[in-house]
Amino acid sequence: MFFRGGLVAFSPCVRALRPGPVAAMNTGSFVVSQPLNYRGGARVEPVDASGTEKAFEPATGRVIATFACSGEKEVNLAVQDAKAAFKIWSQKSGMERCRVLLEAARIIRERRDEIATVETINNGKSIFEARWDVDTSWQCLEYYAGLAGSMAGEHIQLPGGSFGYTRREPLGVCVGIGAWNYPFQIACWKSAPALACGNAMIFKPSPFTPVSVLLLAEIYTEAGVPPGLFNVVQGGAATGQFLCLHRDVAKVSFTGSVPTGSKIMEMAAKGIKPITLELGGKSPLIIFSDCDLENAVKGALMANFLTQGEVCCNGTRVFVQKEILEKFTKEVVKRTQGIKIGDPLLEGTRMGPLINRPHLERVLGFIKLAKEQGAKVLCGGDVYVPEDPKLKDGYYMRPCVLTDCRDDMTCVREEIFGPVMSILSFDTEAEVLERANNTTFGLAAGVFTRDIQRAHRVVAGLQAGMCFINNYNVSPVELPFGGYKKSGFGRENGRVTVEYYSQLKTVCVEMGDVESAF
Ligand SMILES: NC(=O)c1ccc[n+]([C@@H]2O[C@H](COP(=O)([O-])OP(=O)(O)OC[C@H]3O[C@@H](n4cnc5c(N)ncnc54)[C@H](O)[C@@H]3O)[C@@H](O)[C@H]2O)c1
Ligand SMILES: CCCCC=O
Repeated sequence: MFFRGGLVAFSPCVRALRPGPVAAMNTGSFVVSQPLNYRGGARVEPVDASGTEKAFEPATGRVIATFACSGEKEVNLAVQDAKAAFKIWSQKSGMERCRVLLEAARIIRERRDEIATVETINNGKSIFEARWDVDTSWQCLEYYAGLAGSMAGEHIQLPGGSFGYTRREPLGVCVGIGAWNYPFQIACWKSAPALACGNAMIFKPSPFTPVSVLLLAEIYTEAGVPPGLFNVVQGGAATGQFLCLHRDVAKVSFTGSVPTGSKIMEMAAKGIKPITLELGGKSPLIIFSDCDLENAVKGALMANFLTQGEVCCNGTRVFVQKEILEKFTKEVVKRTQGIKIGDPLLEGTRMGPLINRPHLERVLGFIKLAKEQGAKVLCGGDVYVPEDPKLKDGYYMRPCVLTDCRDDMTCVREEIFGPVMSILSFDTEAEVLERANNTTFGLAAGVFTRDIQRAHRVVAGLQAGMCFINNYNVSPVELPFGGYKKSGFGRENGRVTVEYYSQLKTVCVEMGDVESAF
């Protein structure tokens, strides 16, 4: 059920936003007055602070929350609580953990519209998309719930009746640090495998989007995790550093930019901590002339304009084979111009505002530079002011298609993280493969062709962790997601992620006498 334009009308939402006045969940009136930290199974104000932050509603430019950034003492308390919860949770059987995660997934499904609405208000993405994010979130919990019961070691027969076995054990207190583009989904993609493996987690969302992860924390508690198993601390870089450098934190899983990822790696090196880095990208999408054009055009829009283009794996370098360049470009421009921009809570909206004013200006700056470097703007690329007066201070722009692009242009080399598609033309498969790989990033890549041999050959040659054939930006939780090169390492989702949240203990058992050298 989706609602807008009024007071919260269904019980799960009222429960989530208590105590305090019932919050209006429409554009222009939502405010958060409850504490945004979560520790020991309840919302708390941090005991110390390293400054304050404001969170905005991008659709209107309003402040929806002012909160303290957690200081070192608060981080210590969160770690302490997580350690206590870990002692209980790590002793549970996989099936016991499975049941709790399944219950949490059920509650997320039940509260889908409420969570999606909060996400839309704080992030700006359309409600249509936010619901997809909630779906991949509960699916992730269900997936790892399913794996929890079957995590096991091996038994290895040794000479003379002796044997060895391995135990798959959790790591301890894990830290998750998130970006602002998929706040709820990122928290689920990190916490679900962490908890399924028997760990505790402290999550720090981006200070731009602090709100929706609190719903997840409350849901885990309601589902039955021990108090302290999933804690939330709010803040920016300073709070993140306290977490990464804490001696009792066993692992850090980070989603964000390459420069921050590099800092996380340095901090983790000090404590010899394993990390997962989900970083940025500048991914290629290759459209061969034998493709199904209709699908290729749809794929190019999916690869560029979800969440206002603020998606790490976007295929922003669109290489189109010369024979179909004109036809493809014409159709892409027509459809891009048809994207409905506006109030992200309206059902018909497909593009909302960007995350904040500085980011909007940064994206517009990339387009200005692209023009100066010789690119041609075929559509969009300018500020959009919706007719509704309450949206006049929002951070909207028209989605942009650039042509006449060259590989050396800034718009083709750097991650813009906004709704800007750069179209490039190519002649041959060998040429496009070399150009597609000519980047320091390696998060994702896509190929559209009807030639099945070519599709697999090209994908095998692409230096990217997540490759799509004849589609783009679908994210089934059963498939591992993560990058090559500067886009990071480690994976989220899929069976392999169990390896990133657990460790193997080998036990060697002697059944005879000790054969001593002394
Ligand atoms: N690969 C992926 O799965 C994925 C997913 C989403 C976003 N991203 C990338 O994230 C970037 C956009 O997100 P962003 O602007 O929030 O990134 P960011 O690197 O600025 O911030 C990410 C997180 O790191 C925290 N942080 C900042 N400095 C820190 C420090 N010194 N120590 C510890 N924590 C610190 C921030 O507060 C935030 O929570 C883009 O590059 C995008 O491609 C990647
Ligand atoms: C498709 C979801 C990946 C998130 C990256 O920004």
